[in-house]
Amino acid sequence: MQKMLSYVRRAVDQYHMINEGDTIAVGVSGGKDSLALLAVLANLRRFYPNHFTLKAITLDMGYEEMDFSPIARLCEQLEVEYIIRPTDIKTIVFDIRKEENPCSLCAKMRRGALNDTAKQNGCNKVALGHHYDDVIETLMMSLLYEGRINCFLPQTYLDRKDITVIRPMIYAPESYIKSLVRRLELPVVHNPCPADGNTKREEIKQLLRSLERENHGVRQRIFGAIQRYPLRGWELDGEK
Ligand SMILES: Nc1ncnc2c1ncn2[C@@H]1O[C@H](COP(=O)(O)OP(=O)(O)OP(=O)(O)O)[C@@H](O)[C@H]1O
Repeated sequence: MQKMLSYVRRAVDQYHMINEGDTIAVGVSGGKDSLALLAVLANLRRFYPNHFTLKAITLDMGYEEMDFSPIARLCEQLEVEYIIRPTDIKTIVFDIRKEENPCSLCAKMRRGALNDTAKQNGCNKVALGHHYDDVIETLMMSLLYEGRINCFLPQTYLDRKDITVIRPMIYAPESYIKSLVRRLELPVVHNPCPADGNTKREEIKQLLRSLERENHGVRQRIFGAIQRYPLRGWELDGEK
């Protein structure tokens, strides 16, 4: 956990993600990344100089087989309020709209519902579980498949909703998150979504794996380029 705390502390400090008095909603899908995020932020809350309150929010997508009670127990242990918000997202995406490309509509609906639920519960920030490898893969997907140089930001203020989205795990590699989740025995809930596993992202993962084998440090250089260029919103202090 110490190493995870240092990854998160670095991101939070460099991008000023947490201010005194913030109430932060952690979006907890039941997957490994957001469970790790919940555990690390609950830990950080104990000693971070800026005091903040945490709440955990799960959007229930409508899959009956998903049981969130182990997450409720974890939240009790961590002393974090837990909110489960029922939604019709699965029905809308698969049964009503019968989307051919369901992932983008689903992601859009989740983002909206998560921000609204956070706001309704008195939160001014939403924390998402995107990590170091997500940053690199997202940039590469945008470059290779859309012809753009683009990636989500460490911190985004949504003025229409008056809420700030933060991504405290941008320095935490996925492999490290996986091992932490195993060590802490965090209760991952299997996601039965039929579209689970984005094929384009998988393609990029494979490409990066093979590049990394021949050219050690490829991932690090791609991530570094985002900050050195810098991509708008990724500037470090002193570069703004
Ligand atoms: N059903 C949900 N309820 C609440 N938050 C969610 C939900 N789905 C996604 N999120 C939030 O959005 C982030 C990005 O979503 P994405 O579907 O890309 O998840 P992921 O990369 O598979 O991560 P995880 O392992 O946390 O599921 C998640 O890490 C989580 O913080």
